[in-house]
Amino acid sequence: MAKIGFIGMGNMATAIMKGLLKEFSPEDMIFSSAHEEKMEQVTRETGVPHAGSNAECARQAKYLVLAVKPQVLPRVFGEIKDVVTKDQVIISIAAGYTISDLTEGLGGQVRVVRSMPNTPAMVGEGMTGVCYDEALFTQEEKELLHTLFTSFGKMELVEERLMDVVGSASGCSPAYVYMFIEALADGCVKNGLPRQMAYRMAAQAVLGSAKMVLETGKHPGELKDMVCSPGGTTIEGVAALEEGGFRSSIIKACDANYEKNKRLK
Ligand SMILES: NC(=O)C1=CN([C@@H]2O[C@H](COP(=O)(O)OP(=O)(O)OC[C@H]3O[C@@H](n4cnc5c(N)ncnc54)[C@H](OP(=O)(O)O)[C@@H]3O)[C@@H](O)[C@H]2O)C=CC1
Ligand SMILES: O=C(O)[C@@H]1CCC=N1
Repeated sequence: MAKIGFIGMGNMATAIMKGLLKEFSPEDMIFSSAHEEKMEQVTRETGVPHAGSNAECARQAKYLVLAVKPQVLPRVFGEIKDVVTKDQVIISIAAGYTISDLTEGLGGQVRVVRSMPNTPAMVGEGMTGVCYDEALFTQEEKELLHTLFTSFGKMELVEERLMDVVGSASGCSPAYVYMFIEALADGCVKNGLPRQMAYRMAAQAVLGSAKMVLETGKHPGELKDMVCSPGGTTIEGVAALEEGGFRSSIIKACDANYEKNKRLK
C-alpha cells in the first residue's frame, strides 16, 4: 500500500486521519507537524508513525496531504519542493490556494488535488468539495482519492472556479450551524428549558432537518411551510427572524468567506 502522508496534524488532519483509520492501517500513513510532543501523542493514540521533518514525510508519502494553515504554506513549500515529484499526489485542504498557486509553490512539476473539507469529518459526517485535472491521474489514483475523501463523509467533485464558494457550503458552514444551535438553546433557556436538554434538542432538530432536506428531495421552503401552521407559533418566529435579517445575514457571511479567500495568500 502506498503511504498517505500529512504535513500538519491539527483539527482537520486529525479528523481525516481518524476516518482513514477505518480503511487503512496505521502503517499505511505517516505525518509530520510543528511540535514533537504533540506528534508523539498522536502516534501513541493512533499508532501512525511520525517523520523527523516535513521533507522526510513528503519523501515517504505517495499521497501527501498539506494540512497546515494557509499562512504556513509558503514555509512548507520551501521545505518540500526539492523532495516532491510528479509520481506523488499532492492534496491541499487550504482555503484560498488554487491548484496553480500550489503547483507553482512546489516548483511546477507536481500533480495537485485541491479540496475543502469540514470539521464534521471528526464524526464521519464531513462534506468535502474536491477538484483536480482528471487527465493527470490514473484510475487507481482516482479510486484511492474517492476512498480517502469518503472515509470521513461525503464528497462532491466540483469545477475549480467554484472552490471558493464551496468554502462557505462545506468548510465554514459548521460554525454558523453551531452559532444557530447555541442561540436557539439560549432562547429556550431564557424561557425555562434546562441548558443541556436545550443543546440536545436543538442539535437533534438540526440533524433531523438536514436529513429531511437530503432524503425527501423537497425544497427547503416547502419543508419550512410544513412547519408553519396558519395562525400558529412558528410563523411568529419566522416573522421575527425576517425582521432580524436572518437570511440576509447568512448570505452576507457567504460573501465575506468568498472575498477572504482572495486575501489569504
Ligand atoms: N478548521 C476547519 O474547519 C477547516 C480548515 N481547513 C483548512 O485546513 C488547514 C488546516 O487547518 P486546521 O486543521 O483548522 O488548523 P490547525 O491549526 O488545527 O492545524 C495546523 C497544523 O499545522 C501544524 N503546523 C504549524 N506549522 C507547521 C510547520 N511549519 N510544519 C508542519 N506543521 C506545522 C500545527 O502544529 P501544532 O499544532 O503543533 O502547532 C497543526 O498541527 C488550513 O489550510 C485550513 O484552511 C479546511 C476546511 C475546514
Ligand atoms: O476559516 C478558515 O479559513 C478555514 C477554512 C474553512 C473553514 N475553516
